[in-house]
Amino acid sequence: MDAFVSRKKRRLSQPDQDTAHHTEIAGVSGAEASGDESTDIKLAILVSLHPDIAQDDLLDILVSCDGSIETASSVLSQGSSAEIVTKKRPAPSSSLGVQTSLSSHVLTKFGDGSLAPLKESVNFKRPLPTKKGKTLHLYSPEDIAAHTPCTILLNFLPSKEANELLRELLEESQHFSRYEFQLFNRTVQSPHTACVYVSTPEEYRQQTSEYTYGGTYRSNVRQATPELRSVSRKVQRVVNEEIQNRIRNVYPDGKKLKYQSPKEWRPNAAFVNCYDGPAESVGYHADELTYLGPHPVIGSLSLGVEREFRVRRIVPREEEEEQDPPKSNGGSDSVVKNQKNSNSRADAQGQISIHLPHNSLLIMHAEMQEEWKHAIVPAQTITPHPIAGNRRINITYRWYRDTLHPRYTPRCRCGTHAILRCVQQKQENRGKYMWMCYAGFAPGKEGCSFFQWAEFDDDGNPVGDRTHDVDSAPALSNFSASQ
Ligand SMILES: O=C(O)CCC(=O)C(=O)O
Ligand SMILES: [Fe+2]
Repeated sequence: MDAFVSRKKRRLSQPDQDTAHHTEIAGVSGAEASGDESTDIKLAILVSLHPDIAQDDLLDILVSCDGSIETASSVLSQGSSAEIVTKKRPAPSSSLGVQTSLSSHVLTKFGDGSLAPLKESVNFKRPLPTKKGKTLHLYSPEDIAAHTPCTILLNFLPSKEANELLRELLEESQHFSRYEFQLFNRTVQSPHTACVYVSTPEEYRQQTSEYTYGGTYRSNVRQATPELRSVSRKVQRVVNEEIQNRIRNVYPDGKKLKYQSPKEWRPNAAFVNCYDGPAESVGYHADELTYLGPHPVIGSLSLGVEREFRVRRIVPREEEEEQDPPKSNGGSDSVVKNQKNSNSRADAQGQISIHLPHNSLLIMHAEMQEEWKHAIVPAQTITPHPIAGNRRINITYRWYRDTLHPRYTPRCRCGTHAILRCVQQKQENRGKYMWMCYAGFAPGKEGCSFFQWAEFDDDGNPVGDRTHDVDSAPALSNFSASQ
């Protein structure tokens, strides 16, 4: 879990408008706002209601709340309640598109190798079949693989094993806590609870005193439980198969992406999230790259209540302007123009909704974190799960890279660890990586204006790798290896 509702606290000498801290915020359902106002007007209303929050951030919240001002506003004030009903699949609101099969003719190969891929059908970076301001619901694994940077495997574990893992983590969830971040002089809490799991007591020490998250050390770290470890072995095998399928069938020339690691994916940390009831959520964000490095792959297992995972591609400024030239009145007033551009960018290609049922494994592929944002949106309704009740448990298995151990990553002037981000919006720098200070967003800390471009070799290892100069640091151990 990483970043979230965000606000731009400061504009430093940052090369990208999208580099501000993203922080989770409580998401709740409410009555849908009238769909009549344009997003511009809705955004203007939100800006007037929440003048101290940056427009891009307000827009992210508005988009994740399906354009409902009421929901977005209650998310921002962290109040309100949502309904729980027993209903098979919530009918999307009239403004949403539902597509049960976009590509019944597309065959995509999955972990079990049962389907033959059609390379031409899964076209990397082709225009999305979504519309500006709309949400397209995709249900079939083939459509999800073809139109998003993800693949999904349904009924991933034998059902007994999935249920045992769910029970184990529900029990664990009593120890979960909310992540805290600083919003000016207010400390705000994440809208769901979470905990990080590692293999050994030494790793517990490292996770609480060396690795940082959002500019601060973690306080909520636990040792991986037996089910979590044994399932990680299966996740590792299938994720590696899917990475190879993706490379063969989707990426240009059948080659891994530049900066993507060519090595076997070996998870050594798991973030476990608990969403208790329909109001709990996580806002649009991209996961922090600091220890995962460029183009990371993440295996995400869902258990309990089915919830909606939304993704939207980040549209760089110039690309959006080409697709949708500004109207003639957009040029004179820079505030209006910026608002319009930022607004168009966030929903220029609409959102895609992927429904994550109990026991599904979603793989976020290497192109995801740099080019897309994702969210678990507040639900209008949920169907209680026989074991979990109203709760959803999510495990994201991650591979912290040895070469990005905190003892090798830059420190900023204020003494904390800089974080790694990728420029997403500004066309001329898009895809470049940078180290920057994040401490200003951690409660009780002052940040600085530290900024440094980050350089990597083709395999995603820092250039001028300092690992050889330092005593061999104990890296985090792979879950499977430590069993
Ligand atoms: O709950 C999920 O499926 C997503 C969680 C997430 O985005 C994260 O942990 O970074
Ligand atoms: Fe995430």
